[in-house]
Amino acid sequence: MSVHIGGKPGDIAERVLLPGDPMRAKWIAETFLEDAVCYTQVRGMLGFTGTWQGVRVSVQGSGMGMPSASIYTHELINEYGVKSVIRIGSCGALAMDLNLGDVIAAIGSATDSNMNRTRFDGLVDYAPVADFGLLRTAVEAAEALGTPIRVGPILAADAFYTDRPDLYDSLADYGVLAVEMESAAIYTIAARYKAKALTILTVSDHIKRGEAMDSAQREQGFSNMVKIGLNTAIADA
Ligand SMILES: O=P(O)(O)O[C@H]1O[C@H](CO)[C@@H](O)[C@H]1O
Ligand SMILES: O=c1cc[nH]c(=O)[nH]1
Repeated sequence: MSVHIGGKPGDIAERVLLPGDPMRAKWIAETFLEDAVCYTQVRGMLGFTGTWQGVRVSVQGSGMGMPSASIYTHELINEYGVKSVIRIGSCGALAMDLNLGDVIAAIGSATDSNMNRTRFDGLVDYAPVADFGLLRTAVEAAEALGTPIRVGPILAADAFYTDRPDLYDSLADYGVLAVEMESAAIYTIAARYKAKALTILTVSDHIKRGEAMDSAQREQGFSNMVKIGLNTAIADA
């Protein structure tokens, strides 16, 4: 057991899908994995291990925001030997040509979080990026499934409800596709501890158009993204 995960050594696969929502983790385990077993319920942040096409895969809730995601990413890699983490999350689109339900792969993640400023004493603006091999595999997996996938940069924000929508406009001018709340921390921690990371997102909101999915769709409406994530996770098995 680690402090925040109840699994024993060996309970967690080397390949982990990381949704923010623990109930999405449960839905994925019950819907897609064979022989899924729940290895943790600590703090209600559910984690399951099963198989996808015969390969062991885990799916672990990581919570909302970078402090929470950092804890799970750190413990998965350092205490359970996890080699690759694929975040599968919801996001708010900034790009006008994105629509609800579209799938994005985040090549890099700008952030307003202070965590990396602290890491580098404010002397370097570290650029958290996806693992190129996972990114390429995800694009190929999406193409094979016939699901369009948009690759580009995103924003990992500390706040869901922003007081600075003007910053979102500026970021959109620089090609930032969407905003979510975990990717920069996951990419940074994976890089630090020599694991691979990728973030795949489904557009659940359009920030500029004021469109939004309901909570049930956010929990159980992301099948296309989940299949891309699972196929990417097992591609090198
Ligand atoms: O749907 P998940 O994976 O939780 O991701 C997004 O949704 C939450 C906010 O509603 C934040 O965690 C954000 O990153
Ligand atoms: O962080 C997030 C996630 C989904 N939708 C948003 O608008 N923001």
